[in-house]
Amino acid sequence: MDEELVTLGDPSLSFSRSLILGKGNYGVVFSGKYHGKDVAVKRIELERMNQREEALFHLDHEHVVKLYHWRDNKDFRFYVLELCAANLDEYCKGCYTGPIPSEAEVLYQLTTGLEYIHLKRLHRDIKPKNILISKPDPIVRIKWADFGSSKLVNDNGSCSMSGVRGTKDWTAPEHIRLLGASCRGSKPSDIFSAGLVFFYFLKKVHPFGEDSEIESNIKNNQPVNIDDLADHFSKPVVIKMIAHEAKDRMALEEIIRKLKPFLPPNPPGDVDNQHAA
Ligand SMILES: Nc1ncnc2c1ncn2[C@@H]1O[C@H](COP(=O)(O)OP(=O)(O)OP(=O)(O)O)[C@@H](O)[C@H]1O
Repeated sequence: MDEELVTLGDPSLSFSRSLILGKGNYGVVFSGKYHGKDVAVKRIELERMNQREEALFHLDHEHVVKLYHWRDNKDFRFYVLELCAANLDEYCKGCYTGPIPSEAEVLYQLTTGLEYIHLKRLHRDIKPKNILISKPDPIVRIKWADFGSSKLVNDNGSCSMSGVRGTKDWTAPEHIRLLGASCRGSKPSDIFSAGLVFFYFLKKVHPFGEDSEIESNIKNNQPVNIDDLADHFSKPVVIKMIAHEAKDRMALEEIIRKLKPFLPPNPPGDVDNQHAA
C-alpha cells in the first residue's frame, strides 16, 4: 500500500502526497481521485483561510476551473478541483508543450471567463500562474483558477481589499501605489492585469520590461516592450487594456467584440457560433 496515499476518511476521495502538481503562497496542489475521476486536490492550512476558493462554488463556466467538493480535517481544508494540464506561465516558459487553443481563442476565452466572474461580482488575483490549460475533453480550454484573493465587488465594480496579495508585476498602477495599505480592487484593475497577461502570452515577455524595472515602469506608464506587438491583431485591444488611467481602459464587452472577428469558425468558446452551427 502507498504510504503517501491520503483518504481523509472519505473513500470517494484520495490523493498522493508525493504527486505534487504545484505550490502557491497559500497551499500545495496534489494529484488525486474523486469518485474514480482524476482531480487536483488543493490543500490550504485552515488558519490561513478567509474568503477563499469557496467563491468557485458559485461559478459554473467553461472558462473557470470547476470546484467539485471540499473537505476539512483538523489542520487543513482540501479543495477538489477539475484537473488541468498546466498553467499559462509554464506554457510561456516552454515547460508545457501540449495542445493549446489559437491566440485569438485564448484571449477570447479569458475575456468571456473574466466577464462571467465580474458578473458574479467577484474579482481576483490575475497572473499567468492562475490561468490553467485544461486537459483535452476533447477540446482544450483556458480556465481562470485560484480564487485565493477573490472578493465580492459592489455595484460600482469595486471592493475593499486589505493590501494586495497579487504579484506586483501583474498589478495595475493604482494598486501598486497603494500596496501594503488598504486599497480598492476593481473591474478596470482586473482589465489592466489581464492586458499584461495577454501580452506575456503572445510575446513571452512582460510589456513593462525586465523583472527589476516592471514595477517602476508600470507606475511611470512606460510599456517599454509594447512595440513587440508590431501589427498583431490584438495590439489595439491590449494597448487600451493597459491604459494608465483606469477610466481609459477598454471594457470587457468591447474586447469581446474586437476579438470575435479573429476567431476561427465555430470556436469552442463561442456559444453564439456553436448555436448557429
Ligand atoms: N486544478 C488544477 N489542475 C492542475 N494543476 C493545478 C490546478 N490548480 C493549481 N495547479 C497547479 O498548482 C500551482 C499552484 O496553484 P495555487 O492555486 O495553489 O497557487 P498559485 O496560484 O500559484 O499561488 P497563490 O495561491 O499564491 O496565488 C498552479 O500554478 C498550477 O501549476
